Amino acid sequence: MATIIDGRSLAKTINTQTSKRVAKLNQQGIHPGIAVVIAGDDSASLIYTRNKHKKAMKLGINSVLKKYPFNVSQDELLAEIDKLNKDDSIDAILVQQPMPPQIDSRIITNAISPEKDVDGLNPLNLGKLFANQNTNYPIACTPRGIMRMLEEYNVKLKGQNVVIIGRSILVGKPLLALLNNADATVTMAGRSTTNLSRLTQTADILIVAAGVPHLISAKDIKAGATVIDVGINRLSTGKLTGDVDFDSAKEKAGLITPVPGGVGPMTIATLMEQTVDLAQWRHHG
Ligand SMILES: Nc1nc(=O)c2c([nH]1)NC[C@@H]1CN(c3ccc(C(=O)N[C@@H](CCC(=O)O)C(=O)O)cc3)C=[N+]21
Repeated sequence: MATIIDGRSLAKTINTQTSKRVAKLNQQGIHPGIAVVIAGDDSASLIYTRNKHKKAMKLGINSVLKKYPFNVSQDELLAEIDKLNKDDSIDAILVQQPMPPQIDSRIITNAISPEKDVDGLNPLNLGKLFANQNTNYPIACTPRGIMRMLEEYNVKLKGQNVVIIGRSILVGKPLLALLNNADATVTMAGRSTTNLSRLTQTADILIVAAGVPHLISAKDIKAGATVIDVGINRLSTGKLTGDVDFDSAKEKAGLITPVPGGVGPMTIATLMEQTVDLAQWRHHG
């Protein structure tokens, strides 16, 4: 029976620190602000947007939502980003993924000022991450939150076999860099990986960000492994479930994250923390 990683409790600890930092900055006349741009109504994005807005308000962070219809043009989004880049009350800009098909997400992320790029997706920030630079720059919130969980639960990384399922720029790629920088042996798997189960059974740490409900169950896991479930799938019953069959996997894993209550709350907490980081860096360097 695995130890269950309590993402809610760890997120609460981080949020408490964040609200104290906000109060301190307020005394210096600095009021951290985040803008979320969303086009269309992807369900995971809507859950995220709602939770994020509630949390920001609770921590004293100004939060503005810029909602656009699914058929918004790329130029309209670029104009919005330009405005937010120049807006002194905004420290952090996040454009919800996935973007509609008429939008080239690479052009959008290139347009976000690197100093306000709270998702860490601008090539300048991603490049710093891959170069393992030790300066201040934003890192994708879900990967940063996962690293924090691994650290908190004393999961050894050096020399360990890590398998990441999912190659997205928001999760898989930044995680690859973070874990590689931590001297882990990282394998990136995806949709086209042959014999996925054989590979996942070699993982000391298995990170699943595939967007496929219950892709992974006990038979795919090495006994005692750490299993991190990044999936967030809304079933037709309304229930939220991950990419891992938690009930079977928890019997075989050593450490495991639940959905909900695992990676999700950590993503939000890290987003808030990093919004305050950006405000601090922008005003104090
Ligand atoms: N640019 C961008 N950055 C993102 O980080 C990003 C994104 N786009 N698009 C959508 C996905 C999805 N995502 C979630 C984060 C937290 C919860 C979350 O709070 N989950 C709670 C449960 C929520 C509930 O039950 O309503 C939990 O797992 O416990 C959900 C989803 C961030 N994403």
